[in-house]
Amino acid sequence: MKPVNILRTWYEHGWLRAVDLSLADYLLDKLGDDAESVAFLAALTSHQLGHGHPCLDLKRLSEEADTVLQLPPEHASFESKHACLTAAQALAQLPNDWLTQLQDSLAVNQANSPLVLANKQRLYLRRYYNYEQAIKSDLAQRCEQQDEIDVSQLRETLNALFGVSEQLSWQRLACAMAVRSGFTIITGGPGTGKTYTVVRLLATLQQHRTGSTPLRIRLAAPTGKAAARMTSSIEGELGNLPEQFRATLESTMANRQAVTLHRLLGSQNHSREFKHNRRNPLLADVVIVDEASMVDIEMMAALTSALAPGTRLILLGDKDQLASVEAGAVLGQLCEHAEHGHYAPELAEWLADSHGLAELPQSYADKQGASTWPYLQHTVMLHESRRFNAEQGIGKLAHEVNTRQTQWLARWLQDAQSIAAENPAFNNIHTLEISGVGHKALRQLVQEGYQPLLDLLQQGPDADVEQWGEQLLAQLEQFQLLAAVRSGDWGVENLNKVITQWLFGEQVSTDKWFVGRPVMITQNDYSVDLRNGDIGLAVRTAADEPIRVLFRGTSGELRWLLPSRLAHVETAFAMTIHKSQGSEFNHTVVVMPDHDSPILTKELLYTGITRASEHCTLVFKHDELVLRATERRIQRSGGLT
Ligand SMILES: Nc1ncnc2c1ncn2[C@@H]1O[C@H](COP(=O)(O)OP(=O)(O)OP(=O)(O)O)[C@@H](O)[C@H]1O
Repeated sequence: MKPVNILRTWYEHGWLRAVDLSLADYLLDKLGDDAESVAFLAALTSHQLGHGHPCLDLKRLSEEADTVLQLPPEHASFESKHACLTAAQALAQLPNDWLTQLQDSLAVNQANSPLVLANKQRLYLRRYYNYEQAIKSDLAQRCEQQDEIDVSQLRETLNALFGVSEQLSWQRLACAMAVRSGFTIITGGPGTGKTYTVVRLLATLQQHRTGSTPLRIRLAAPTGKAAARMTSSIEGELGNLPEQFRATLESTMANRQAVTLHRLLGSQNHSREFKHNRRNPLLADVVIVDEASMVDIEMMAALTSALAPGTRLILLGDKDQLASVEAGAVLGQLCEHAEHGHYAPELAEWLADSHGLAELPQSYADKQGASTWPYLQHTVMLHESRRFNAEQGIGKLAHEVNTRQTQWLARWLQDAQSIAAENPAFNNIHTLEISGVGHKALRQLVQEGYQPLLDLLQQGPDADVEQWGEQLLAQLEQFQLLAAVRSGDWGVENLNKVITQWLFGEQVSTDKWFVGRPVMITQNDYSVDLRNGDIGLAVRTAADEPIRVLFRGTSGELRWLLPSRLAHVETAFAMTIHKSQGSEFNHTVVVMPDHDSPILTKELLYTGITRASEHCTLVFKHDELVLRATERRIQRSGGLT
C-alpha cells in the first residue's frame, strides 16, 4: 500500500489527526510523489507531537514502531484494527533507503525547511527544533553564570536557617546550589520540602545579594491552581522562618503572589507571542517556577527567552511525574538520574564545604559528571519526604511504583487488607478489585465520598455566601476519582456518566448544567481568566438565583461565573490522571482500565497515587495490569540532553 494511503486509512479510523495528514498532503503537493516517504515520516512526527514528543525518534521507530507511535490507539475499534496496518507493518512498506531520502530531501535541514533531522536520529517540525535549541542555549548561558560566594558566610546563613547538623541535608545543598548558579533545579517527590527549601532559599538570596536594593523575585507556576497553592504554601512557610529572615523577606518581597506563567510572561490575545521576550525581557532578578514538570517545551522556550541574562532561574518540580500533556518532558529530561547526584568532584567538594561536611557520600560524585551530565551540576534532588514515610502506606506504594518494584506490590494487590491488619500504617491505602465499573462497591465508595459535598450544597449558604463557597471548594478537594484512560467503560467519560446517575438519577445528563456538577476547564480561556485544568463547581446561592460556577481565582478569591461564559468545560467527578497534575485530594481513587495499553506506565500510576494526601484507593479488574503498568516506563523523546 502507498504510504500516503496508509495515512489516509489511519486518519479515517481516527488513528491520526487531520493536522498530521494535512502536513503529509502539503509536502506531497510541494515536493511531488517522490517524496512519499518524507511526507509519511513528517506526518508521524506531527502525530508524535500529539502524544507529547517534540520529535520522532527514528532509531526507536525502526526497532519498535508500534510502541513508539502508540498505534493502534487506546480507543481503536475492532473494525479499525482489521482495516489498518500496524505501525510496524506500515514502516515495512517504505523503501529501504528512507533515511537517505529523508537526508536528501528539500524539506529537511534546508534554510527554513519545515523539517529538521538532528544526528540522523531525531526528526522535528522546525518550530519544535527551534524551541529545543533556544532552551539549550539559554540554559547553557545561564549555567555558566556562577557567582563568587564567600562560603563561610553562606555556611553561617544556612546554619541559621537549617540549624547546625552533621547530617546531610539535601534541602540545604539545594539552597547553596541556587545561590551559586544562574540556573537551578530542585526536584523531589511530594512533601520532600520543596516549598520549605524555597522560602529559605529566598532568604539566603536576599541575604547574599550584591547590591543594597532588594532582589526582584517573581513566583510562577504553569496553572492557576498550582500558582494559588504556591502562594499559600510560601505564605504559610514564611511564618516558620527565624524572625530576622522573615522580617527581611516580608519587607523586601512585597509581591509574594505566584502567578501563572502566562500572566508572568504577558499572554496576548490571538497570539503565541508573549509581551515579554528576548527584545523585552522580564524585570526580575530571580524567577522561581513551581510544578515545572508540567511546563511544555513551547512554554519553557518562551520562559527562558524572556529572561534577561542576569536573571536567576529556579525550577521546582517532581521529575518522576507525568510530563505536560503538550509536547516536551522538559524537567524530566533535564534532571533524569538526579537521584544519583553525578556531581563533578569540585562541585561535590564545594557543596560539602557550604554544608560544613568533610565530603559528600562518594556515590553522589562522578568524575565525568560535568561533561556527561551538565544539567545535573545545577540540580539537587530532595530525597526525604516529610509527609510520607517511604516504608509505609501511600509513601511505600508511591515508592514501589516509582522504582518499578513489583514484589511487594503484587502481594499488596492480592491482600491489602491483611497488610493493613498487620500494620495500621498501611490503613491509608486500599484496593478495590471489581468486575466492572457498575459494581456496587464502587458505587458505595463514590456515594460516601461525595455525600458531604451534596450535604453542603443541600444546606445552602447561611448569611455568609463567601464562607459557604470556601467550604464547597475545600470539600471538592476531599474526594476525587482519577482514571488512567479517557474512553471505554473504565474511562473518564463513562465514569462521569455513571457517577452522575448514581448521585443525581436518570433525569440529569453529564453534559448539562446541574447543581453539584464539578467541571474542569479544558482549554485556556483568557476572556474569563481561566486555565486548562481549573476546577469549578456548579452551585445555586438561592432558589431564585441562576446556577453559577464557583472557581478559585488566581489571587485566591472566589469567582461565581455564569455557565454561559464557560466555553470549554467537562464534568469532573472523574478526571484523567494527566489532568490531575498539580492537584492534591484528600482521598484519591485511581481507576485502572480492564485492558492493557502502552499509556499505562509507572509515571502515570505514580502521578495518580501521589495526588493523594490522606487516602488512596486503587480500583482495578486485573492485578496483573497494575503490575505491567508499573514495569513500563515512558520513553521521553527529545534532544535537550
Ligand atoms: N527540614 C524540615 N524540617 C521541618 N519540617 C520540614 C522540613 N522540610 C519540610 N518540612 C515540612 O514538611 C511539610 C512538607 O514540606 P513542603 O510543603 O515544603 O513540601 P513540598 O515538596 O513543597 O510538597 P508538595 O508535594 O506539596 O509540593 C511542610 O509542613 C514543611 O513545613
